[in-house]
Parts: sequence; C-alpha cells; structure tokens
Amino acid sequence: MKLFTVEQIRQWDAYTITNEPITSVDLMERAAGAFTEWLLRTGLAETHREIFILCGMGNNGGDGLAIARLLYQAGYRPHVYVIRHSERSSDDFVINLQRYETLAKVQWLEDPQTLPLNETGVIIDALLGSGLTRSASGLLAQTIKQINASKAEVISVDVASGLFADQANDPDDVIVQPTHTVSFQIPKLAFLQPKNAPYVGKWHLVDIGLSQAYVDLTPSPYFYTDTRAIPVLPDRESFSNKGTFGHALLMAGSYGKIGAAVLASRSCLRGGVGLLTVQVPRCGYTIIQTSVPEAMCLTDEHETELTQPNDLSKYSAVGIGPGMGQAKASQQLLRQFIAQAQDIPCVIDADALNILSQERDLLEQLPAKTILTPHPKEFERLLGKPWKDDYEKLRLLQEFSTRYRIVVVLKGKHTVVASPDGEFHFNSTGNAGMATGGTGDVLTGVLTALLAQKLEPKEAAILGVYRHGEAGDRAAARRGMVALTAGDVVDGLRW
Ligand SMILES: NC(=O)C1=CN([C@@H]2O[C@H](COP(=O)(O)OP(=O)(O)OC[C@H]3O[C@@H](n4cnc5c(N)ncnc54)[C@H](OP(=O)(O)O)[C@@H]3O)[C@@H](O)[C@H]2O)[C@H](O)CC1
Ligand SMILES: [K+]
Repeated sequence: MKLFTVEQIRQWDAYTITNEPITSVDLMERAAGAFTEWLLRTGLAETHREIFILCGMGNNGGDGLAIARLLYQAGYRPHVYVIRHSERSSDDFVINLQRYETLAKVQWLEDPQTLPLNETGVIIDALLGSGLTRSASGLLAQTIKQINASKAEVISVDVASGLFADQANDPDDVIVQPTHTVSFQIPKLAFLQPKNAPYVGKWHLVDIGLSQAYVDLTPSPYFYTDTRAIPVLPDRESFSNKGTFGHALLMAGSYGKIGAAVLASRSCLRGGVGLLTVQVPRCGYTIIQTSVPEAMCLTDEHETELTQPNDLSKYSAVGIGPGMGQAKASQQLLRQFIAQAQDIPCVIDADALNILSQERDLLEQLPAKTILTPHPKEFERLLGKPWKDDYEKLRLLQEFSTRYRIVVVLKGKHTVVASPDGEFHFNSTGNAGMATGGTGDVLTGVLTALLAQKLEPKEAAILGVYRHGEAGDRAAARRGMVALTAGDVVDGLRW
C-alpha cells in the first residue's frame, strides 16, 4: 500500500471530489459513516456508555459532528462539545454543525476543567486531524490534558489531536493518547514511527473510497507491506532439484553463541534453500551436526572463533554475522570476506555489523547485492551519530542506503526496508513477543535463503521480513507473546 504525506492526502481528497465526482460534504459524510460503522461493529459504544464527542472547527471537527448525528440517529445520545481554537471554521464543519443542531445542541467548551469525563465513558477525539499546523496550546492543550487524565477509552478520528501526521512533534508537545485511532483510507506516516506509539494506540483503517487513479498517478517513496503487496517466490516446478534453489553458506557462531548459528541454519532451511553449508568454529561441529542434520558443517580451524576464509565461488548467497563475536581474527575474516564476495548476494548481521562500524572503510566496499539488518542501536553505530527524531532517522537511512548502494533492514515494530532507489517499505507483521534473543538470527537465515533462490535483495528483504513477522504472529497465537522464543518463530514459518 502506497503511503502519502499530508499535502498529498489533501490533493487526493480534492482529486476524488473533482473526478468521482462527489461534494466535499458528502465525502465527509462517507468518512463519518465509515467511522460510525466501525464504532458500532466493535461494540465500543454500547448504549449504557456515555459518549463524549470533542470537536474542533476544521474538517476533523466536521467529521466529529457528522459522527454525532449518525450516532444520535442510531439512538445514542452523545455529549457534543466544540472548542473555539481558531478564528476560522471550515465550510463542512459549519454545515455539519447546522445539521446536528436540528437534532440537539452542542456545548461550546470554555473551561476544560468542567468536562464531566470519566473512566467508564468513551471519548471520540475529533479536535484536530491531519490539518495540524502548529503544536497544540492554550484551550486546546488544556482539553487534551483533560482527555489524557480521564482514563476513559479514547478513539481518535483519523489521527490523534496534536500529533503531526507526517513530521516530528517536539518532545514536550501536548498530544492525545488514544486507545484506538480510526484512520481514513491509509495509515499516516506518524503511525509507523516508534516514538509515536503512545499517540496512536491500536490503529485501524476504514475505507472512504478515495480515488484509485490518484494512487496510480502519484509517486511516493513510502509503502506499507500488507498481504496485497508482498513479493512472491517463483513456483516450484515439478522437475526442480535441490540445485534449483541455491546453495547458501552461513558463517556464524563463536564459543557460547553456537545457538545463533543453529537458529539461522534452521530458518534458512525453512526459507526454502536447496543446500546449506554452515561454517562454525570447531567447538560448534557436534552441535550443528546433531541439531541441524539437514545442513553440511564446515568447521573453522579455530576452536572458538570464525577465522578462516574459504572459497565462496560455489555458493549462491552468504549470511554472515550471527553469534560471530568481534575477535580480532573475525574482524580480519570479515575484511577478506567482503573482498571475496563482490559478486555474491549476502546478508550481513549482528556482530559483523559492529565490526563494520569500527572498520568504516569496509562500508565503501560492500558487495552490490548486500542486505544489512541492523536494529536501531546497530544502525546508530553504523552511522556514527544519533538522530534527532524518527523522520531524521529515515532521511539518514535513505542517504546511507543510496550512498553504499545496499538494502538496509532497520528492525523494529514496523521494520523498515530501505533500498538504494529511495523507497521505504514498512512491515505490517510481527509482535512484541519477538523482542527476544535469536529472532534476528532467524531473520538472517530466511533472507539468506531468499537470496540463494535468486530474489533481488530488495524483494528478498520485503518478503523475508514479512514472512518472519507472520511466523512470529503464528507463534504468538499458539503460545502467547511471553512464552515465545526464536525457535517458535522458525517453526511458524510457512510459504
Ligand atoms: N481524505 C481524507 O482523509 C478526508 C479527511 N477528512 C477529515 O479532514 C481532516 C483534515 O481537515 P482540515 O480541515 O484540513 O484540518 P483539521 O481539522 O485537522 O484542522 C483544522 C484547522 O485547525 C487549525 N489548527 C491547526 N493546528 C492548530 C493548533 N495547534 N491550534 C489551533 N488551531 C490549529 C488550522 O487552521 P488555522 O487557520 O487556525 O491555522 C487548521 O486548518 C482529516 O484529518 C479528516 O478527519 C474529511 O472529512 C474526509 C476526507
Ligand atoms: K483527531
């Protein structure tokens, strides 16, 4: 799914109004109808619950008033408040105010302290939406503080009031902290940024029928990987043999961390590779041979560390780094590996990334088909500097990916795949149970398997990250997030 900036969403609105055609107030009616249907379907607005609808004077407030009317017509009796936060009001706000007032009165809120909010009620937050132009202050900020203090269930319309939909907020901004955000048509970029988690809650999309033609015509670097957008593996022909699906090499493990090599190997096999060779230090030989009998084991001459370069020419892809440690000899090995692997697709992870951060000249020499898989701390080390906010992080990520012509998988709740063509693909699968040791090694194995099957690095990264998260979701469904281990993620892989 393509994602847009606030300015593009405004143009999308206008394009739909002109080309469908539909009047803007009817489009608002459609948005309010979709929100109300969601609300009634979820049972969050049961009849015994008090419903408070807090409206601004722009189109987000207009949505709030239209929702109030639809609920009223469905038999509910919401308390509707309007806040005078601006000199101006939008035309569709005015129309919807008049329509509501044919049924009941609204209250113009003068003093937020008087709001009778309580924890058994449900608050519909329609103060401000994507039209936010500055941080909330004054009466608006006081109202938002009251909402957050109420402990009521809060449902934000389109976007939490006070949250910028496509740029960073200041750390001390006052922003609604909703339980749910019900957003129109597409997730806003803000929903995918880690620092915004408290200002999004669980987010849901409702379809308001904005023009598909506009989506097709409008370029954007931002994408959300949902089921409709994942790349596919080629079909397995009935005459294929194990050679068809590539021969992968994993270089992983050190004394005390052979488990990382085991996990990456198991997931590489579940990723569909034809043949797998695992290079581990001597101490890992028996472990690999007994716990991953499907793999061939290549033992390093060193007892506890990876040190030995080997002939890479027979491998279709290599994954290097899980559990590898950062011993001097392993640093030298990585240097030799990079020099040798120029024509081989490879995944560089974990300790190998930390070695790259220290030996920065190696970044300039990375093979053309490289995927790096840092978590935020590792990426910060690779950059050599921290970022100011999540959006600056994305800019730096894009610069980094373009400069070194590599795909970077930045791991997190919405893992983002950045590619040298400037695109960002945010992942939609996975869960907090996966924040546990070894899940990164599992991802490295999967990505190596996909590269070995000749997927391009960008497609391999988007698909592998998606399936890895999906496997984690299966594991969480079976065991719960607390009990989830990296091995369960391997078991959850399906294609
Ligand atoms: N395509 C869609 O998704 C549709 C969205 N709809 C809804 O419309 C809003 C966006 O509406 P818009 O009128 O553009 O913006 P807001 O309602 O968010 O804001 C209105 C005005 O508020 C003023 N403003 C902005 N920031 C502040 C602030 N910090 N303090 C006080 N006032 C503020 C500003 O006006 P000024 O002239 O005062 O600057 C804004 O213009 C979207 O989120 C959806 O809910 C449609 O209903 C359907 C299609
Ligand atoms: K809102």
